[in-house]
Amino acid sequence: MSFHSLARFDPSVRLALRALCSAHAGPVDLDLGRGECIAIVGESGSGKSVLLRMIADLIPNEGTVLLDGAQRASWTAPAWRSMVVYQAAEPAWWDATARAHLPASEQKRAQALADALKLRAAALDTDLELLSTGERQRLALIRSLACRPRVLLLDEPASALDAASTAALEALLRSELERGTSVLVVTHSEEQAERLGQRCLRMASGRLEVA
Ligand SMILES: Nc1ncnc2c1ncn2[C@@H]1O[C@H](COP(=O)(O)OP(=O)(O)OP(=O)(O)O)[C@@H](O)[C@H]1O
Repeated sequence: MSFHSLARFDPSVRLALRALCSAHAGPVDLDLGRGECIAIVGESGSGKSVLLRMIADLIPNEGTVLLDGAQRASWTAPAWRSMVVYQAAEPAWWDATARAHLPASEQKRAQALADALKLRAAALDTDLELLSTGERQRLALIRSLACRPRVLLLDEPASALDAASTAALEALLRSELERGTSVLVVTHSEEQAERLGQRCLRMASGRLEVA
């Protein structure tokens, strides 16, 4: 039986990677379960961000990526990136406020998420250039969740947050995991990796190993 059919017939696997590689990382084989969080740690420059960007298909890559048993190629790139959402370590913005990035259907929920993340009431409507790095980081998570993704690929989502904001963000991620969302989170904090990850893997020279 091939890797492809193994993944297809295991309904607990949300995202399956087989021999995924690019010029700067891989090959990587990985199964991420439904509602599972895998934390990825590793030295700077080891290939953690490259891995997330390969999965999101933002850089040239080879190998197999399956979502709920279906090949990534079955979706258009925009459809793929709304189901498998990549949140960069330094997220890009193209409108003045975070709210302007959100569809009308998600506006009410966004306010509730902002409250859960301990953002001040006006944060969604404030010019992004006037917000702190930590405020923008939490707003980026709200934008990511507005896609209602099946998989979240988070690159250092709490790097600019204080302890209380980090705890709020982790609590929100836990509730997303309970709803069945799957999460791959890159972090430089071994403590955060232990708190969030059901499994913790280490990236070393572009290869994943058990941490
Ligand atoms: N487009 C590119 N051209 C050349 N080198 C690249 C490119 N993209 C990534 N690399 C290299 O691949 C390696 C892995 O980069 P990556 O950003 O994945 O590291 P990282 O583990 O996320 O590091 P950090 O923890 O510092 O964010 C680095 O040496 C980087 O310079």
